[in-house]
Amino acid sequence: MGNFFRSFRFAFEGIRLATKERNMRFHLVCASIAIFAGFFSKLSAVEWLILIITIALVIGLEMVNTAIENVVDLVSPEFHPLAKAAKDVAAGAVLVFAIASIIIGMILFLPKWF
Ligand SMILES: Nc1ncnc2c1ncn2[C@@H]1O[C@H](COP(=O)(O)OP(=O)(O)OP(=O)(O)O)[C@@H](O)[C@H]1O
Repeated sequence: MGNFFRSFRFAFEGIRLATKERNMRFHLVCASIAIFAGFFSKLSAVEWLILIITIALVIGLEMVNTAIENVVDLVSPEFHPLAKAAKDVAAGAVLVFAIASIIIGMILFLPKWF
C-alpha cells in the first residue's frame, strides 16, 4: 500500500513539473477559459463529458510530449536526425489534437452563442 501512495506522490510531482512548461501553461489557460465558457453556456452532461475528455487528452498528450523531449535531451544532447524526428513527431501529435480540440470547442459552443 505504501508503494501505491508513493507512486501517486511521484505522479503528482510529474504534474507539478509539467505545469512549469510554457506550452502546458498555455493549455491550462485555454482549458480554464473553456471550463468558464462551459458554465456560462449551460452545457449538457454529455457536452461536459466531451469537454473534460478533450481537455484531459490535450493536457495528457502535452505531458507525454514533454516526457519524450526530456528523454531525447538525455540520450541525445548532440544533434541527431532521429532525435529531431522523435521531438517533432511528438510535437506534431500534440498539434493534431490541439487542432481537433479547437474544432470540438467550436462544435460545442458556437450553436449556444449564435
Ligand atoms: N538533439 C537534437 N537533435 C536534433 N534536433 C533536435 C535536437 N533537440 C532538438 N531538436 C530540434 O530542434 C528544434 C527545437 O527543439 P527544442 O526542443 O530545442 O525546442 P522546442 O521543441 O521548441 O522546445 P521548448 O518547448 O522547450 O522550447 C525542434 O525541431 C527539435 O526537433
